[in-house]
Parts: sequence; C-alpha cells; structure tokens
Amino acid sequence: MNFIELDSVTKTTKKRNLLNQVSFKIQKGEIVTLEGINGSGKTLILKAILGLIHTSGQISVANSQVRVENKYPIEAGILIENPSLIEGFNAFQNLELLAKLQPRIERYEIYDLLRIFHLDKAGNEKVRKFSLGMKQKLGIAQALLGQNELIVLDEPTNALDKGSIADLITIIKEINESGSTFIIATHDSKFIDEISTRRLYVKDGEVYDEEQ
Ligand SMILES: Nc1ncnc2c1ncn2[C@@H]1O[C@H](COP(=O)(O)OP(=O)(O)OP(=O)(O)O)[C@@H](O)[C@H]1O
Repeated sequence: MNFIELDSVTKTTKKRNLLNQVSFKIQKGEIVTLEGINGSGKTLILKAILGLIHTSGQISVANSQVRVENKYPIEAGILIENPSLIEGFNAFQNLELLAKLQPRIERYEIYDLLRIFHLDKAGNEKVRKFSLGMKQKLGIAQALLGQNELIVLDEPTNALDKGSIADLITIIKEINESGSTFIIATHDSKFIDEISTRRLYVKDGEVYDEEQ
C-alpha cells in the first residue's frame, strides 16, 4: 500500500501551469528529496500534499483523500518557508508550546532536540535575538518534535553551517529509523546525496523519478 500518492496533480494560474500532471508514490519509511532550481514547484508540491493549496487531480495520504476543506488526515511535522516562532519566547518555550498541542510529547524530547542543535547554549535568550541559523534550527526542531508519521521539510539546510547540517543528517536518519517518512525539498546536492533514499527531480512544475 502506498503511504502517499499523487495522481495528475495540476495547479494553474490564468497565465501558466505551476504544477503539471504531477504523479508519484511514496512508501512508508522513505526519505524522499524533491530537487530543483528556485521556482520549479517544490514548495507547491509540499503544500499540495499537506492540503494547504487547491489543486486538481488526486492526492492521498495514509489512505485518505487530501482536501483543503478537510482536516489533514494525519499529524505531520512541518517546516515550510519561514519557521513560525514566537519571538518573545526562548527556544524551550517555543517547543513547549507546540508540545502542549500534542500531549504524547514528553519533556525529554524537547531537551534532546535543543541539545542536538546546540540551542541549549542559548539558555533563556529570546528568539528575537537569535541568528538566522538558530531560528532555522528551532524551526526544524519544531518539525521533528513528536516524531510524526510524516515530516515535511522545505529547504532545511538554509542558513545552516556544515556542522549543523551534519547534526541534521544524523537526527533525520535516527527519526527515520524509528518509522517517520520524510519529504524534503532542497537544492543542496551534497545534503541530498547523504540523506535521500529516493530522489525526485522537479523542473517547470513537472516531477521526474530517478527510477524511471
Ligand atoms: N500563490 C501563487 N500564485 C501564483 N504563483 C505562485 C504561487 N505560489 C507559487 N507560485 C509560483 O509557482 C512557481 C513555483 O513556486 P515554488 O514556491 O513551488 O518554487 P520552489 O521550487 O519551491 O522554489 P524555491 O526553491 O525558490 O523555494 C514559482 O514560479 C512561483 O512564483
């Protein structure tokens, strides 16, 4: 059974096709990367899978049809575009707030993530004082918190130094081994080489599978 399935997904504006007959399948436990230049359609595909934009065609996740009108069929960890952070909170408080919405998340998970991304060193510092890279790492930590069945990351290596990217690769692999499926949009080819179990290429709103 396919975990995620897109069939002829198309998004058009009056002027042009942004997504053109996009079809692919993802199995549980894969780390799928969507690779393509700026403006190729990667973010739109992620948004379509999450039911955040209207498209034509069919999308299913965990056997349920994805529609903007419906509640999303499963819980997902999401980082798309800029992280949604509360600037007046510190790193711990931002993660704690998210944890309150998902009661199964335990406090130690928050401490683990802060330590992995070296955000524990920021102590009580408010997010408004964070560097771009620190904000990005906290946004990633939000998406990873709770080890959801599906984790969707858009350009996660943006603003990260080499060491942080290595930490990110380690933690993604660990969480993947415990069962989460990842879909990651990125143009970082070194990161793709290290992380992906399958590569999809996005060009002008069309998707090409490396296996075909
Ligand atoms: N709401 C919208 N209305 C009209 N055009 C849009 C909309 N959202 C995105 N686009 C266009 O669709 C194309 C694909 O955008 P998308 O954000 O998916 O690109 P991307 O591959 O994620 O690029 P990047 O790497 O720069 O984030 C772009 O040309 C963009 O301008």
